[in-house]
Amino acid sequence: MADILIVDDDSMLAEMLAVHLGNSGHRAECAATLTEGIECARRGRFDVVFLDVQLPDGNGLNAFSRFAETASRPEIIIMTGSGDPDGAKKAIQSGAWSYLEKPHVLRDLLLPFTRALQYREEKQKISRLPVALKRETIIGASPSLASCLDQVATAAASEATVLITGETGTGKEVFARAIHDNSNRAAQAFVVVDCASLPETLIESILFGHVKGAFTGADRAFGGLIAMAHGGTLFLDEVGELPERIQKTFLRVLQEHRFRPVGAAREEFSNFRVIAATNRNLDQEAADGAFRADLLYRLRSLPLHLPPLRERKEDIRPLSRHFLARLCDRAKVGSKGVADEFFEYLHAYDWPGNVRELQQTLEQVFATAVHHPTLFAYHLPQQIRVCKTLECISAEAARTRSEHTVPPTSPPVTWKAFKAEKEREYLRHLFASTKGNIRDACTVSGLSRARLYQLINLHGLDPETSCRD
Ligand SMILES: Nc1ncnc2c1ncn2[C@@H]1O[C@H](COP(=O)(O)OP(=O)(O)OP(=O)(O)O)[C@@H](O)[C@H]1O
Repeated sequence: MADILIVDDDSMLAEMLAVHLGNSGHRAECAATLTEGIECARRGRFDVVFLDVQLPDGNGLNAFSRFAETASRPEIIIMTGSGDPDGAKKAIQSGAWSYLEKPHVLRDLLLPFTRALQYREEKQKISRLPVALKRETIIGASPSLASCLDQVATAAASEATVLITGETGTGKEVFARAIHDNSNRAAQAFVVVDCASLPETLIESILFGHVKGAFTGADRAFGGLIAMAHGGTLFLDEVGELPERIQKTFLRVLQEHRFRPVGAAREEFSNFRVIAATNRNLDQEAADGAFRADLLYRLRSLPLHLPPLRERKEDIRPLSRHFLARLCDRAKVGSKGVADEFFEYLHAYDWPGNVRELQQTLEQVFATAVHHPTLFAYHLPQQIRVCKTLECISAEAARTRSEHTVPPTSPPVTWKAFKAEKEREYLRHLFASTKGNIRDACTVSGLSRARLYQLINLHGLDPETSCRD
C-alpha cells in the first residue's frame, strides 16, 4: 500500500483519482491548492504526489522542488493540460517521474504509477545500504547540493558515462573527482584532459599516444592519456571544445575502448570510464551542428547539473568558513572572527564566477586582512560592497514608495522643505550603507565628490556619525 497526495483544484477529478487508487489498496489524500498541498506534504509521508500544473495559487511546476524536498522525498507525477508539449518537457526537466495528460489520467495512470512505486522501493533499499559517500572536498548542505550528491552516489555505483554541466566555477571537476573517488576505480588513475588546451596538431598523439618516429620530434614512444586511464577514469573537461575532427574518432573509441596510437600498426585496448564536463549548451550546439549529437547522447548516459551559487546561497557561509579555515591553516595564523554583516554582503552578491570567485575573493580578503583578528564587510572588494548597498537603497526606496501610497494625514509642507527632508533621509541612508566612506558613497549615488560635500554642508551632516544613526 502506498500513500498518495493528489494536488488538483478540479475536485471531481481528484476525487475520482482518489477512489480509483483507494480501490487498488492505496491511501490517497487530496489538496485543492499549492499551499494546502505543500502543507500536507510537509505534515505527512507520501510515496507519490500527483501534481496539477495550473493551480489557483500558482504553477505546480514552479513549486516542484518544494514537494520533492519534503522529508519523505516523494516521486512526483505531473498532470498537464492536454497537448501542452512545453509543460510536459518542463515536467521531465524538473525531475518529475512522469507526466499524464489531464483528460486521460485514469486511463494512462497504471504504468507510470507502478514504475514510480517500483523505483521508489528499489531506491529505498539502496539508500539503506551502509554506503558513506566520501565527500570531504565538497562543502555545502543546500537541498540542491544534497540532490547532486545523491546523483554522485548513483554515478559512482555505475560504470555509465557522466556529463556534468554547470556554469564556470560551480565545481564540475570537484564532482567528477568525487564520482571517481567513490567508484570501484578509485585506486586507479583519474586522468584529466583539458579539451580547451589540446594543441590542434598534437591531439591524436596526446590522446592515443604515438610510436617512436611517428612524426618529426617523436624520438620516444608515448602511451597517451587514454592508455593512462586504463582501469581508471578519463575526465574530459570542457568537452564542448573537442574539435569536430576528433569527435567522430572519439565516439568510436568510447564505444569500443580501442584506439590506434599515431604511427602504430595495431589497435590498443583501454578499460577507461569517461566523465565529461561542459559549461556550454551542447544541446543547442548539437542542434546547430557544432557538436555531434551522437557523441552528446553517448556522453550523457547520466547527466549531472550543478546549480550556480546564486541559486544555493545557503552554501555561501559553510564554503566561506571552509576556505577561511584553510587560508588560516596555510598562513599558520589562528582562526579569525567574521562579523555577521560580512556574510550578509556575500549573500547579496550574485557570484557570476560561482564557488571559484568566492574562493578567490576570500583569498584576496585574507591577504589584505591577514593581521586583523576579525573580518568586516569593509574588507570585501568594492563591487561586492556596492552590490549590498544598492540592495539596501532599493529596499529603502520601495519602502518609501509604499509609505507614499498611503494618503498623507499631516498638513502638506512646502516643496522645498519636503525635498530637503528627503535629501537628508537619502544621505543618512547612503552613509549608513557605505559606512561613512565618501568614495563608496560617490560610487553608489553617482554624485561627484564636490556635490556630495556641498550636500553634507547644506544639511549639516557628518558621514561618520550619520552611518551610526
Ligand atoms: N562544493 C564545493 N566545495 C568546496 N570547494 C568547491 C566546491 N565547488 C567548487 N569548489 C572549488 O571551486 C573551484 C572551482 O571548482 P572547479 O574547477 O571544479 O569548477 P568547474 O565547474 O570545473 O569550473 P570551470 O568550468 O571553469 O572549469 C575549485 O578550487 C574547487 O575546489
